[in-house]
Amino acid sequence: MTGQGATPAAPGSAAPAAAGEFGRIDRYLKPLAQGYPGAFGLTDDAGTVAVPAGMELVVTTDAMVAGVHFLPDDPPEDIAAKLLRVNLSDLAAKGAVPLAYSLVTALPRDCAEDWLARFCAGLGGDQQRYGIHLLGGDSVSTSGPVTLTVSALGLVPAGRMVRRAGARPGDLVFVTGTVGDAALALLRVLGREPAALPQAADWAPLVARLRRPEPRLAFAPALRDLASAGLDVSDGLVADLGHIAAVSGVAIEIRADRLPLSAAARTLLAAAPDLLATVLTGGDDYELAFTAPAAREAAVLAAGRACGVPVTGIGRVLAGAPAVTVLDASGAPLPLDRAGWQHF
Ligand SMILES: Nc1ncnc2c1ncn2[C@@H]1O[C@H](COP(=O)(O)OP(=O)(O)O)[C@@H](O)[C@H]1O
Ligand SMILES: Cc1ncc(C[n+]2csc(CCOP(=O)(O)OP(=O)(O)O)c2C)c(N)n1
Ligand SMILES: [Mg+2]
Ligand SMILES: [Mg+2]
Ligand SMILES: [Mg+2]
Repeated sequence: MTGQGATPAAPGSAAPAAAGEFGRIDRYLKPLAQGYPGAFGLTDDAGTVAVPAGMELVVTTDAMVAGVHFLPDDPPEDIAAKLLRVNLSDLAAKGAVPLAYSLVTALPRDCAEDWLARFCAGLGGDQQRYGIHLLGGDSVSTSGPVTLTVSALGLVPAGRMVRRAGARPGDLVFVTGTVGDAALALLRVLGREPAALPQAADWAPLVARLRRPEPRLAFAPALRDLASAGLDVSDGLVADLGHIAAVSGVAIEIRADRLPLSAAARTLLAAAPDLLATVLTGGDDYELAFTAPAAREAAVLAAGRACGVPVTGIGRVLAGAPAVTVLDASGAPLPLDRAGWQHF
């Protein structure tokens, strides 16, 4: 046991507080590993993952830090959902089927047990939703902000992971769902929305997209079959398409007037057109952006309809120095002062 001193009882909880680090692991984390044989009930130094013949493991890691990726007083269930979903989004973007995940929690020593209980309830809900299990991880204390890290594991047929490299001149550019919703919501939750916006604006669906993105796993098999390159949009549409352009060695051109926007986003943009830059570069979308040969355009759109994921053609791939150009409705390039989020 490494616990130091008594842990205060969780607010509103009749059960006695779980004692120390291992008490918390027993009560809150072990149930999340149940049903996955390679997790060994979180009783060992490591877990194992069986990889069927002909398949390959896809591994991705994303961390979230309080104050950087979420607000410290966001509901713990939502923080858990976003943590899992941003990782599942990377698996979807690579054409993978999710399997299991590992979790590192770095929590302040005075973190209330109720916070951990609610965080783990959030993980449990999404485990059921996406058919995944906790495989292992680590629990540490920190004198800094809450820091949460997930490594997600998924499977693809060997050699078939969708790469960022592979876009070719003549390909078309597509994006799933709608873009900009989360970035607009972030302005709202930070109190930075423009004064010009209608008082009655409906922020709820936008804030839901910020806190609980929907990983586009349903489209992953189609992406594997049809895309020449792909990724998920975390930093911002322009920045992330720039990653495809850079590693594929191509130029990308997209049309602002073709961007798929939600009804709520359309209303805000009608009142404050400058918000278009936020939509294009604000990030937190967790939609899939990808390229595919023009001859597959009909197949891409049909695949989207078949799996219930909206897909929109927004541009094309050209020969030229790696860059992303955004054209307005008249075909003129739109100046942007940044492409997307950067940590440093
Ligand atoms: N600290 C790190 N250690 C090892 N690899 C890293 C680290 N940070 C980023 N990477 C790698 O750099 C690349 C770009 O990362 P990132 O932009 O965060 O991808 P994503 O947006 O999908 O999370 C990825 O291949 C990622 O694995
Ligand atoms: C409180 C708060 N501030 C700012 C943001 C916006 N934001 C933070 S990190 C980020 C980019 C995505 O995070 P990152 O760690 O770069 O994920 P990755 O690209 O590795 O998937 C964005 C848009 C946010 N979501 N919450
Ligand atoms: Mg990352
Ligand atoms: Mg990604
Ligand atoms: Mg990033």
